[in-house]
Amino acid sequence: MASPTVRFAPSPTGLLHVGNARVALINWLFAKANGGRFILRLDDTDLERSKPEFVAAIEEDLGWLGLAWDRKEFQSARLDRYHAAAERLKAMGRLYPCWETADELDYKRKRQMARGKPPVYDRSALTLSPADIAKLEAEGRTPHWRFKLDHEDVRWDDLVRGASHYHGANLSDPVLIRGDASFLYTLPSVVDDMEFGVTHIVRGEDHVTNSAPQIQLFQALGGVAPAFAHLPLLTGVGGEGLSKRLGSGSLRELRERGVEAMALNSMLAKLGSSDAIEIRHSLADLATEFAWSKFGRGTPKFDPAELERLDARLLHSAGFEEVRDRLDIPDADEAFWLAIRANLTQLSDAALWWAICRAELAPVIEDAAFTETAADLLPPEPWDAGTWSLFTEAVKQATGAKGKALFHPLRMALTGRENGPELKTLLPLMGRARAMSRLKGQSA
Ligand SMILES: Nc1ncnc2c1ncn2[C@@H]1O[C@H](COP(=O)(O)OP(=O)(O)OP(=O)(O)O)[C@@H](O)[C@H]1O
Repeated sequence: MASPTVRFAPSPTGLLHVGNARVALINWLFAKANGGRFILRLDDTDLERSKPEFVAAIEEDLGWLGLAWDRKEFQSARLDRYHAAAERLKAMGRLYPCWETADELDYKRKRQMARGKPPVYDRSALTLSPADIAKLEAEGRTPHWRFKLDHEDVRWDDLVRGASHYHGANLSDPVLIRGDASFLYTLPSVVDDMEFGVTHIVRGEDHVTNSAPQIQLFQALGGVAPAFAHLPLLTGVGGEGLSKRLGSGSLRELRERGVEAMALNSMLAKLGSSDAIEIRHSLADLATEFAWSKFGRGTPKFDPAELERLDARLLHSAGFEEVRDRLDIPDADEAFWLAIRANLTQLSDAALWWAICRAELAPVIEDAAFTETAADLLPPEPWDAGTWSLFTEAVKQATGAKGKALFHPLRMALTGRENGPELKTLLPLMGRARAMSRLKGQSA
């Protein structure tokens, strides 16, 4: 395949949620699996609801997921392009003014439905005489503008939904420009896709009904429509919808909770596909497994409990290099990481185990005589994974303690905690001097 160009096009009107992230990720994986380019396009033509802080949040969230973009564009900076395209359409007779109010349109729709007819716009604006128009203008009305669809079958082979088609006659001519002269989504999106050389439009199926009008717009403007892939929308476990405006399942919240980005990526890349959801440690691994044929039309559900399980699995199998830069423990080494990773629920918990292995800790002494005796039995260094069993065997011989009576007071004195990584791995990390002090009841 020639290398594709795709775009992820959120409106900066709220925080990205996991559904948005799935679309962004699938665009990215498809592009990278085929040597292509990923464009971030901010659909910020709604000046009232678009906010710079949401632009920053979108960039931060995509950065967190590792979805680097090759190009970034703001629609608000391209209004002249959309106006130029609108003028061309007007000149061709494909964009026409309409004066109906929202109430009038609503009334028309209800009447059509009452008569068992589909609520398709009747194009009555096209029958207005110049005198009618002058009268409407004199009333102070400003027109909205509709794209005149060709009444023919529009077909495309959707990469997810398969052969798809809409007949132009069954659709209302879409409004491209509102009465206040602002652009709706449809035209700017087509103008940008043409100018940026987008080859594949990969988006949620909430946009599927935009496709037929957009295909006709590409053609009217002298372009060729890209390929389409419409992914089913992700819902919550109970089937509830997600919305940027509601802030549901926001990426920011997951990030702040300490979720690992690759756990989320591993889940979102495979949800709703025929592949099992398993941990992958890099986006490159996910990209090699990417294929459109794996995606189905069923509604994928986002289960936070599943993400939690994946997150733990990811941490427990992560290599040191994968986490080193994010551990925030400058002296941490591989031995430390391998010793503690199985005990983490979040990466930030590593700091606690670092303190236990290498920083000062107040021991918890349950039986001072017992632990003091044990201190004197610590073998000489160098220590390795065999030291713990040599040591505990010696304590057992000297005191007669075994089982919980042997291990519990030693663990409490050495780590100050009931549970944790195996002491055979922790003990060499602590070192003899620290272990000795703690067994003797001194902070060390
Ligand atoms: N629940 C969802 N699952 C999968 N994709 C989604 C979901 N919601 C939106 N998308 C997709 O995310 C991309 C960005 O869309 P957009 O910015 O319109 O987000 P949105 O969540 O629909 O926003 P809003 O809640 O503001 O309408 C689009 O491709 C859209 O189809």
